[in-house]
Amino acid sequence: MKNIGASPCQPDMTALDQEFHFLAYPDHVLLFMLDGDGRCEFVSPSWSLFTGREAVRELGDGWLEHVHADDRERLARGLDEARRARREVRLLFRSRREDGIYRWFVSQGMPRPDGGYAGLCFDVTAYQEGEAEAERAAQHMISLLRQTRLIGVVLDLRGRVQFSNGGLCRLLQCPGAELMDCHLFERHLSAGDRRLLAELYPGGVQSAQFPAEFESELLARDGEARRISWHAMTLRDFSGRTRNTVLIGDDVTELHRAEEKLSLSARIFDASNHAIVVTGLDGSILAVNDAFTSLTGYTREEAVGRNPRILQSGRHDADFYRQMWTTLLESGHWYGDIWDRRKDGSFYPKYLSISVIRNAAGEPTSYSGIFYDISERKTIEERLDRLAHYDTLTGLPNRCLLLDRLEQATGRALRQGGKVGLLYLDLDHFKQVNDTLGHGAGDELLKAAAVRMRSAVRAADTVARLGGDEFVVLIPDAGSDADLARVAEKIVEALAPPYEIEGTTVSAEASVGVAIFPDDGVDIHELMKHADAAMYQVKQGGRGFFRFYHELAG
Ligand SMILES: Nc1nc2c(ncn2[C@@H]2O[C@H](COP(=O)(O)OP(=O)(O)OP(=O)(O)O)[C@@H](O)[C@H]2O)c(=O)[nH]1
Repeated sequence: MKNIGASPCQPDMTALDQEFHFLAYPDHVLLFMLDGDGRCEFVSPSWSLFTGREAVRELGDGWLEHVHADDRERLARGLDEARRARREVRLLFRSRREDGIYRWFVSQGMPRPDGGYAGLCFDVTAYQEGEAEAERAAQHMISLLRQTRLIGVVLDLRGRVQFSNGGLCRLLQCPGAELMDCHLFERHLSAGDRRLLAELYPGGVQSAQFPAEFESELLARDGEARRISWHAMTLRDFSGRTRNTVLIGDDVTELHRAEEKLSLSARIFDASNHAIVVTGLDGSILAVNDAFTSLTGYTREEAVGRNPRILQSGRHDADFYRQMWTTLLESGHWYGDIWDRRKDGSFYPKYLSISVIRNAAGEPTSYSGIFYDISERKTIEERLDRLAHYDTLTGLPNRCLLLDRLEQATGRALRQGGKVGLLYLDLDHFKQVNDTLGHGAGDELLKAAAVRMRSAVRAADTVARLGGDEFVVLIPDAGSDADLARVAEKIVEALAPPYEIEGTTVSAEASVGVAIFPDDGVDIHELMKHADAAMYQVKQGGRGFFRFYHELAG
């Protein structure tokens, strides 16, 4: 043993290796020196302060006696090997203080130039306990993960599953044992999210910049894709190295779908070529789309905050709007054709569909109106209507429209009392015009005769062409026989004068049979038949005049 002065606790600075002198006194570092045989020849004063024992008791092999029995042999062998090999060593051991408490130390030893060995001991009990605490925390976390409905998984640094809870098993439809040790993301990441692998595990090892929050799409066993929002926490060992990563996941698939639906709705709203307007329950406009502006002429800024009444044409009465609201409030919807007015004052017909928008609780929150211009459709409808109800040559109502109006007139006469007159007309010798002047001339005569008939009766009367040279005049409010006779007379007179057709004078008088509802027929078909019969009698009787059906019967 080297002489280290009057007191073995007081280090002889001249004897200390110069490289350690600045560490001679700090309380938290314990210094020791071993001689060439591995026996302790010096401990720093801090050693005694720490252990509560006199330094002299630590010398020789004394210090080893206080090392924990489980650590002693390993420590002595480690030091001995390092001293002999003349290399540094780092060892962890427990040493007992005089009060009986064991503390954890890390001993860092290095060879001295004179063949001896020098070392520093640090009290790392706090770290060790921290480590145990971290382990306890990890276990606690795992037990929490077991209980939660959230998805919980502990991964090692290569991304392999070390623990997974029921949430993950349910999500992936895999038993926990099957997931154990498998690489979670390599195995379950959807094709669209594969790029994440290289970000999370570049070179197969967890990135130092592993994100604290990220989303990934995982494929379950049946191929269903679920989007998971992850929160990552790293578990570190006492030296600060990452040991494991705990991921807590939330299945946000439905949320994502809802968001996508919402953004889809927003895109549809903007992209729709149908005008869309959303109002609050008070009717004030909350939002309009571009098509609304194109159709109505009102910009978003001009429309928002105002009432859709700005679009009203004034062509519908208050009753129309009252019924619209009643239907809307009762059934949640209203749809139909309606006339509106643009900002520039022009009118246009539109198809409008209004719906009540409700929240998840079913309470109405707003109204949505979708509409589009139906001018073109209206024009086509009108054209079709004309084709179906009017004679193309003369422009007069055809048989279909006549029967319709006749039905209405007789119905009204039945309800209110009153009479309906029906005049059945056939031009006399019309065939001759066709035969002598041609079909074109015949057409001209038919058109001219139509104009004359139309001008011989009132606006409320209907002049219809049944086909060929047959016409019917409907007098919905016929009055007396004398009145009807006057109308028939006027028509005969109107048609009597000759026509000037293509430079030729042509005559085509008319024979007229008159039937009265309800006297001469129980329904419109009988009435038509009897008027025709009366007309036939006129033809037989010489043509060019009129006769009442009841005269035949008489
Ligand atoms: N130009 C023309 N002729 C038509 C049209 N439709 C039918 N006709 C012809 O009209 C004629 C009608 O003939 P009728 O009424 O039977 O003969 P009519 O010469 O008038 O004889 P009465 O009625 O007995 O005086 C036929 O020759 C049809 O071919 C048409 O749209 N244009």
